Amino acid sequence: MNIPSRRDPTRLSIGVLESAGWLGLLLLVGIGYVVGGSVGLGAPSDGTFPPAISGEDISVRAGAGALLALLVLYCVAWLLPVRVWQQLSYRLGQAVLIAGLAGLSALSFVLIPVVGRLWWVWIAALLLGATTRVATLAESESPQAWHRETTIWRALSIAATVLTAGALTAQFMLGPEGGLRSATWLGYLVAAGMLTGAVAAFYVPWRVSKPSSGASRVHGEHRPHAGRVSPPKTWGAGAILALLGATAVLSQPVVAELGGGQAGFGFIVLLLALGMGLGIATSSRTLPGLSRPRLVGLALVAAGLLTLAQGVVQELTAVAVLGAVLGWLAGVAIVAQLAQTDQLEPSQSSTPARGPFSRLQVHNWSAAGAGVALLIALTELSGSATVSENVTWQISPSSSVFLILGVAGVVAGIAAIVVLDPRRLRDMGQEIRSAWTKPVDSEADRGNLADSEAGGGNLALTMAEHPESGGLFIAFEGGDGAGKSTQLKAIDRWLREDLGLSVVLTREPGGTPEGVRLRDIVLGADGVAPRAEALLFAADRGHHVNRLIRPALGKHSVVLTDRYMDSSIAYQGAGRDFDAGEIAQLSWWATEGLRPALTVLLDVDPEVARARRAGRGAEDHLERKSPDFHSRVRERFLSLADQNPDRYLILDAGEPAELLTEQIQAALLPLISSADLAEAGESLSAPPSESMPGRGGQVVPRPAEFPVASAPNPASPRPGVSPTSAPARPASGSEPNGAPARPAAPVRPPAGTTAGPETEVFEQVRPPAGVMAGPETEVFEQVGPLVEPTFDNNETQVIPTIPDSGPAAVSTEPVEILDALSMQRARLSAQAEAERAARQQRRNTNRGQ
Ligand SMILES: Nc1ncnc2c1ncn2[C@@H]1O[C@H](COP(=O)(O)OP(=O)(O)O)[C@@H](O)[C@H]1O
Ligand SMILES: Cc1cn([C@H]2C[C@H](O)[C@@H](COP(=O)(O)OP(=O)(O)O)O2)c(=O)[nH]c1=O
Repeated sequence: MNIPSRRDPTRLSIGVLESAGWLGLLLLVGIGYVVGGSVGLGAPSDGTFPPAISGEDISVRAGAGALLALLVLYCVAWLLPVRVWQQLSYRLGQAVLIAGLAGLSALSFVLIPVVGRLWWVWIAALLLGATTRVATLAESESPQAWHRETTIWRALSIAATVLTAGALTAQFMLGPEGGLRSATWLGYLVAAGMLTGAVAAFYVPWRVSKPSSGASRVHGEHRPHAGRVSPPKTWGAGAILALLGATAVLSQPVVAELGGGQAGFGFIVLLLALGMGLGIATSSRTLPGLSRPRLVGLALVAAGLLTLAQGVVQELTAVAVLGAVLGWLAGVAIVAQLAQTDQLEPSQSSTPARGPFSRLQVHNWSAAGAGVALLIALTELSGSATVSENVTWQISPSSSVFLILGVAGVVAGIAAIVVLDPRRLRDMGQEIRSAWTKPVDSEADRGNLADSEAGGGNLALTMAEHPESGGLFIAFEGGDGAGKSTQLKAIDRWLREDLGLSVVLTREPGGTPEGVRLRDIVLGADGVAPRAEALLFAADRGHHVNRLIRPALGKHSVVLTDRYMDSSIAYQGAGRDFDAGEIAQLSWWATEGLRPALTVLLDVDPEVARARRAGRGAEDHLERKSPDFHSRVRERFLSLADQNPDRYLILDAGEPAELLTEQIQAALLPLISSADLAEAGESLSAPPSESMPGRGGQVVPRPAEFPVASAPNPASPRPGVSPTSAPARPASGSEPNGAPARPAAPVRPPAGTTAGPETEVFEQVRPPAGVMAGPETEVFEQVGPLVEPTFDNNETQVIPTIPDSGPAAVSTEPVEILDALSMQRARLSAQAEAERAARQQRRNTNRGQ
């Protein structure tokens, strides 16, 4: 998904910080090994940075020891609990913390040649680790969530390119040892990058998460695995990354032995990163017929064999090329790991959770591999083997480490094939034979619902693409009480009133009159048998898509739905009765493969959702299920989103509602501008459709604000996008559609929380008495679908009867965040304005023709 901030200068600056972080780490590894291996902790002969060190003088043991210490210090910050960093960010402010650490880190790099001691290199490693950790956390918490796990390779390859080019130039001009001298200049470059990041920190609209007592709220970092839900099995892909980390760190003794200098080291790391990027890009096309757990297992065996080969081939370019293939396998495995869902497990399994393969895990696994490699290197194991009468194979210390790790990799790979795939070795031969062809489309085309992916394949593949001719289809997903209706209502209003688009707002189950009847059956007091329940949800969806969604998309409307097929996979799958693949196939068949362009996932702690639901009256039988069930549902939603990040917007629904609305608006704008959408008036003039009945709705005059070709009215109220409106303040006064003003809501802490310093930050506003319990709510809850988007000949539109639950939350956040928020708001407003103007111009051009 293209989010507007892609070209944002602040994003670029954060990219610079991240690349500088990697370059800094590479430099420290080079300096640490060479200085540690030649002069140790003591002072070099001339008291400054070693001017020239030849490979022969380096002790592998001393170099490996120095590197190990460096690695441990770098990892300290990565191993500290997230809560520690959240507390610090919260107390000091995210921007101050990042800028402070980046500034100190810059200083430490500038001083390396001045101090000229190994211990200073270690201090620089400690500071660098802390800076990159905090920056990564902040990025993953930022509303834009710019960086996903898989983008590490980009920053790493930029850093490795700079290192290779810098060291190569220096080596060319100053001889083989010049590479290390260039480190001084590259160190200044790192410092400059860090300082850029320090300044940018104050302009990035990220938020400080309130530290919570339970699991972290950081998306993509630590997913909460509440209750008895066990952590995901990611060790297969992790072991490949460990081999990759080992290769990177062993490049130091290799280049010392083979005389490649720091340019050689940079070259190995560069090929490794490029290979990884290629692997990430090609993963879904790699052996598409093979289930993803099997692919990970096979990739690990191959990675083990490559590592063995690195131990045998003692030649720099060959080691680098083998490293590139290893990088490719790691990229393939990371994405394959991300693609796995609960369907990995047999449905009766007691360990249903599959989590993301997070950035933290990528770091920790590769650091662990590097650490183990260095530990083995400390033994300085070497020897020789007689190959033939005339040929003796000299096994260097680094070769022996490669050989040991290679054997371990192959053994672990075989174990992974057996253990990670629920089918063990069943049908293995047959699957490998058909691994090159993608089975999904043909299976689905034949209507085979159960088998094509049942063995643990990629769900994302299951959903074949069926591009629609027009319109824009957006789904909102999340647990009961996550805030879907609240956001749907706000986004619907924004699309209609601010952008003048034709919008159809609907829900599942019960988006059509027939669907309402199905809803009554399926959500009735006792529910129905699990298989019947799954079929009824699918039946409702099939009818909904055929009779309402596709016709609306055909008229180029924006269709917003409250729940779609992810709900079936999450809820019916979470009951452990069915395999997620089966449920997905069922919905796929019912909808003929119609997928939303974007699914907004409102992720919230089930306890928070339960508290929000408390005032809503009787719960249906699904809502009444155990906390464990709701935790599983949440995990399923998240793992579906992680499989296909381009099609999801994951939001922390614990945030204030207004902020969430802005984040959704930011994500929708680029989709809107690239879609062929109808104006409200165009759709209104379409003939009434039998399939879009108007039951349960409320007929109101078309809002005066969206005449077909009117210019934007700067004076008109623009909730949520006004640059001048106070952030997170409930809109008071008259509503844009002329509805009466809502009384100001009393501010109270949410039920069940104690009013402490933390609760003051995100206080919740209860809707005024009567709003939720009004007649509209009753219509919504008991009778009608959320919306029946019918149009009558008098240009009136039936609008949904969503209860207006009022503003959800106000925040009294630190000024710094408010500034960032109003900047974000101003940007959104300008983008919405530009979008409107562009539409207007297109219309004028069309009329002129
Ligand atoms: N971001 C939010 N923060 C706090 N409360 C919220 C938020 N969004 C919605 N709410 C409140 O939570 C309750 C449930 O929201 P609703 O939109 O009906 O959830 P859903 O449609 O997902 O079941 C409502 O009372 C609503 O006002
Ligand atoms: C669409 C869908 C919903 N459900 C469940 C989720 C909800 O508990 C219930 C729909 O209730 P609803 O009141 O529409 O949801 P919410 O409480 O979020 O406003 O049906 C499924 O189990 N499977 C599905 O496919």
